[in-house]
Amino acid sequence: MPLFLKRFKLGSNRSKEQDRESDNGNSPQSKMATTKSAASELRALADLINGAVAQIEAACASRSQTYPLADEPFTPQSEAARMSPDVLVPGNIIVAAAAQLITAVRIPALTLSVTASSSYLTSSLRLAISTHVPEILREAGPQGLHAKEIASKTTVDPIKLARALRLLTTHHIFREVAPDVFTNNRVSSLIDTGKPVADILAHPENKFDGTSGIAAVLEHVSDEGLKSSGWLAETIMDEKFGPSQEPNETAFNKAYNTPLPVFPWWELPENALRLKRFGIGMQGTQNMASPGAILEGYGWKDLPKGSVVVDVGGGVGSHSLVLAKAHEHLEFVVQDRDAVITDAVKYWDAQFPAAVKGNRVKLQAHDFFTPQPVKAPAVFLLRMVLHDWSDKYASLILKQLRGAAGPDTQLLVVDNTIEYACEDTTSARDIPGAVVPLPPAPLLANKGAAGALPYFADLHMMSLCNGDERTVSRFQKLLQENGWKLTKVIHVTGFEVENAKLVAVPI
Ligand SMILES: C[S@@+](CC[C@H](N)C(=O)[O-])C[C@H]1O[C@@H](n2cnc3c(N)ncnc32)[C@H](O)[C@@H]1O
Repeated sequence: MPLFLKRFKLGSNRSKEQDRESDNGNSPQSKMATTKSAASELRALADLINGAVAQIEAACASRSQTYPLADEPFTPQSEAARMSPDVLVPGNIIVAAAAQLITAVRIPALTLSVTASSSYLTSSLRLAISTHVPEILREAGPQGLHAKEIASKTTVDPIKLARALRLLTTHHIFREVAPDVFTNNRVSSLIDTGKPVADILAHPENKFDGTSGIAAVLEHVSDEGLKSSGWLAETIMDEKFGPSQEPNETAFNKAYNTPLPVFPWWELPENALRLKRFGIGMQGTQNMASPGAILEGYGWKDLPKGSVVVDVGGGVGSHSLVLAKAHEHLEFVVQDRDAVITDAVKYWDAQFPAAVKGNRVKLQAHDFFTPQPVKAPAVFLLRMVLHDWSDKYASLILKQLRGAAGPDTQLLVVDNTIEYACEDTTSARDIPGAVVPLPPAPLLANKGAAGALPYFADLHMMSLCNGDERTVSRFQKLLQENGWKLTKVIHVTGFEVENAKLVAVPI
């Protein structure tokens, strides 16, 4: 196996030193780094890309699989070839190296101009989702549809819509197959809810019901996220809001001119559709990761029969649903705010009513800043909860859980973990799984563009709720300060939208 794949090997517990030592300076990558004048950065990046393409070809050929084509609509079956680690990992190398190569060759002024303008990509995506373009194009078929006809369904201006679609098309989202005639490609088809356009137009409020949630989460990010991000600089430079840890002193509060934190704001009657969209969107985060990600890496099957898993801030319980279906020996309590639990009741009624009727799954309104009512369960699950909160509030949540934990309770935090963009010698190196193998030189230590999503999420959390994506060291410190000892970090696959699992036990 070439060194660049060894270094990026999934699940490897090798330290950075081990990687560097076994290299002994003899690998092509080391030579590349030490003889920079002889082999340029451009050549090094191009070589990484070529090597990774060869790996993907070999992996697909070994299984007689066809790599998914960019112009074909997305289906889980046709995506299968990309989903195995021996294809995902070299794919990540290509993404990181290609992005770095583009920046290396592009005129810097252009890199900066494109960066400054990229919010228009976000707003164009929002427009396409909210005017149901992917669904309209699906029904039009592969020959595509003229912008006039696309726009007529939602009575928006066709020329303006076409201009937004062309920006997306220029970034490989949708295709323009003839002047002003657009069709879906693989990427755009993923935001198709699959529903008949007539149904969506008749009941737009139900558009995301029963869907994968991917369009819902993307519409949330390109709506509340985009507007909040527009106020980020003013917020950080604000004397009061800048250093604040409060959930109602954020860019979101400036953008929407509200004193409410985002979660109660969503519960205002006028925001009912936003609340519903966010709830379904959280299922979308699950569907954007590898299938069944919550099942992987943690020993669910080893928990004794009747063990109780408390899904704290569990939303409607979409992850407990996956777990409950896969592990019949476990029981679940899904806790969230009142309004969310009302939606959770409908969700379970549609998805798995027997589990609730049989009392294997309980849906419980509970504020996680107040004493935890379930004592000494096997597991407290906190998925994508701590990242919504600053350290001050994350500590309060962790203290409540610690107060209710028994000696054998495990805390499972499922969240993004972020890395520095340079080599990190300060991280929690003693914790199994904490050290992530370095990618090959000259890629950034944190995988650059291939691992960018958590860094976007970090700014999204900061903008909306003063939340925070954390490094493993910061998690370790936060847990330690609140009565929990971090024992293990589980990174499951090479899938870049995957969260890490952090296992902690009471101190
Ligand atoms: C980012 S979502 C994560 C949902 C779920 N764990 C998942 O991964 O899909 C955060 C959840 O925390 C809930 N939440 C916010 N404040 C809460 C509170 N004070 N008590 C309980 N849940 C709360 C929200 O309603 C939301 O469902």
